[in-house]
Amino acid sequence: MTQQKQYPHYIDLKPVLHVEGVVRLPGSKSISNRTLLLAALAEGTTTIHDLLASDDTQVMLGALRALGVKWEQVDERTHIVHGAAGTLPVHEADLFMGNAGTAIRPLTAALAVIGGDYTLHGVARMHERPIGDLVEALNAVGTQIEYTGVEGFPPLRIRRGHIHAQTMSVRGDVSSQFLTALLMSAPLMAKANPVTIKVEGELISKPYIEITLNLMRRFGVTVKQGGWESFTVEPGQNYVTPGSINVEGDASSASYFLAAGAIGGGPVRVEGVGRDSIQGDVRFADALEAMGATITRGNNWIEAKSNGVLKAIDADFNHIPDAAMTLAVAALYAEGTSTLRNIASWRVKETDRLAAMATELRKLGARVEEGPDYISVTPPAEIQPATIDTYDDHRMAMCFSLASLDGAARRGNRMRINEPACVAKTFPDYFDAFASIERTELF
Ligand SMILES: O=C(O)C1=C[C@@H](OP(=O)(O)O)[C@@H](O)[C@H](O)C1
Ligand SMILES: C=C(OP(=O)(O)O)C(=O)O
Repeated sequence: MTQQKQYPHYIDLKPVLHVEGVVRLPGSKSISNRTLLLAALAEGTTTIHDLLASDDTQVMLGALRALGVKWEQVDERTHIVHGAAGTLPVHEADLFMGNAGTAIRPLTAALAVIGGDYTLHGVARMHERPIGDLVEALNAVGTQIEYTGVEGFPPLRIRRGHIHAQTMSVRGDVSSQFLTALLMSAPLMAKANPVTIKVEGELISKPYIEITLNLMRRFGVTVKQGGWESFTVEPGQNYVTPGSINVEGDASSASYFLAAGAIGGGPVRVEGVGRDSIQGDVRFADALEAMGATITRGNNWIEAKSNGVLKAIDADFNHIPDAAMTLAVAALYAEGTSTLRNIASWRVKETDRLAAMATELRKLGARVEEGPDYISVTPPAEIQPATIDTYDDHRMAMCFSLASLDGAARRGNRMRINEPACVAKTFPDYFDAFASIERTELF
């Protein structure tokens, strides 16, 4: 897409004897795309510092431009968005959403509520990622969203509806992004009456809802929460710019470097997220700690260091589905069988991540059991040389780079990663950042 970085069709990672260093993280994808949309819907001008520059944010920025929202990049770290105060100036547009869940889901809700004539489509995989629960919840209160391909999936055609939202209901057990989308659009619907959104089924990925509520608050809208089952927005609340917003570093991106430190010696420090983060994925560091690594936390940094061989882990990772992928590869370096539970959502993300992870871990010699919503990984005595396929999934490319780390389990084997360019979804410079902590000689 629009990223400058060029990658070959594969990269060979040299065996890494030791890792050490400091990595400044790119901005959080989840915070960047929410902030962009809220800034566009707000009254006033928002200065955004440290926005993520990647395919997913490019998709949101491109859509906002096509919708007539004015924004400019003033320097490498600063964007300015001129809010359109609850409207969108262009009423007809064809919008390419790539494979960005954080763009298509919230934009579908906002466009359907504001009304116009819009089409939303993406890459082939986007057309296999579910959106039916969100569309049903919206159409039940008067929006006009149609499927132009397969029912329940993008592409979508949105027309102007007649909204009569008071109580809405949405499933929470497929993707939390459906609830996020409704929450962000709720103030646009709560004109005269409160709008209550009820969640059907057990809500997954809860910390992402906390990010949504936190950012809505910063833009002046509070949500009354009845546990994780009910969310109410009182009428008369409009988004107002907070003036400026700093985007935290991406906590999911942090997971690769922290795991590297825990496996390959360290210390490795990530800067941009820390104790004060609003991202649930900082809790990845707790899992590494449970596996025996030494973790140190500051307000805006986290550091990981090895403490000898890691211990296996068996836990529920529903709260950190993205960072949990990193643990599945870290499990190759742990003693015993690790089991990651309650991660069924892996099946409907950039690829079927449960199947992809099982296939690629087996290539390295691991014994893997793949269940409907869990994966168990038993490391091999020695990690085998392998060519890893990445399934156009940035996280497959990033987490399997860890298999180049040496240790008792691995002695100087080649590790090839196919189609590494997929990292552009959230972290275009990932392999440079990874190379910056590699030490190929002991000293
Ligand atoms: O709202 C968000 O920013 C996200 C929510 C999560 O998705 P699910 O709610 O579908 O698990 C996560 O996997 C995704 O990368 C980002
Ligand atoms: C699931 C992911 O992305 P999306 O925001 O497209 O859902 C991810 O980044 O791991």
